[in-house]
Amino acid sequence: MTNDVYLSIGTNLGDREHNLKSAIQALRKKVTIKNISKVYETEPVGGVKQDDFLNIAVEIKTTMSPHELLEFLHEIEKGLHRIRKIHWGPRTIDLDILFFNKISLKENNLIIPHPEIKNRNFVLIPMLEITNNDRELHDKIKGMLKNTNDQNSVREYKMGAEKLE
Ligand SMILES: Nc1ncnc2c1ncn2[C@@H]1O[C@H](COP(=O)(O)OP(=O)(O)OP(=O)(O)O)[C@@H](O)[C@H]1O
Ligand SMILES: Nc1nc2c(c(=O)[nH]1)N=C(CO)CN2
Repeated sequence: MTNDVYLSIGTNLGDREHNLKSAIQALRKKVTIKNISKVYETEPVGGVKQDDFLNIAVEIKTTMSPHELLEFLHEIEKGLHRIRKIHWGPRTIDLDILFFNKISLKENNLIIPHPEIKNRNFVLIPMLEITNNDRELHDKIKGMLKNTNDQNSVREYKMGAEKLE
């Protein structure tokens, strides 16, 4: 069975453009990329003083289970030398599972949908862009964006030489 999954990717350490590009390349080895949002430069959410992030949302298709996918995402993070870490602190790369089909899951190491979606403009704005094919999800994101308390800025970012596609 092919699963329809949405991911959030963020980076605020080192060469951020290169980190995003490397994460996409690594994903392509095992999953099919259906859609990538624009790149956004975003103020850090969560109270830790740190540099601005680059964020994107990505739609993928995969036959992996949620746990297999989580393991794969952790491998990608390790490959990009992510150092752990201050909670909600700076990172070379962070890959989160936002939605996995329509499932709900609450386990110690995996919660789906990701519980912070509604508190994060840096997730909601790129998600609005790539959910046009799923009216129900698109409307849900629209509602969350309307009601979110997040006041942090999310602005379109022009990539230099490093294009994502
Ligand atoms: N939906 C999810 N996607 C990715 N990781 C998740 C998810 N739900 C729970 N986790 C768990 O969260 C753990 C810590 O993740 P991480 O270090 O990236 O947290 P964080 O990025 O600081 O916070 P956040 O998850 O709020 O963005 C992961 O090892 C993973 O087991
Ligand atoms: N703007 C922004 N803020 C964050 C981000 C992120 O990707 N972008 N990730 C965090 C931890 O997951 C904490 N805060």
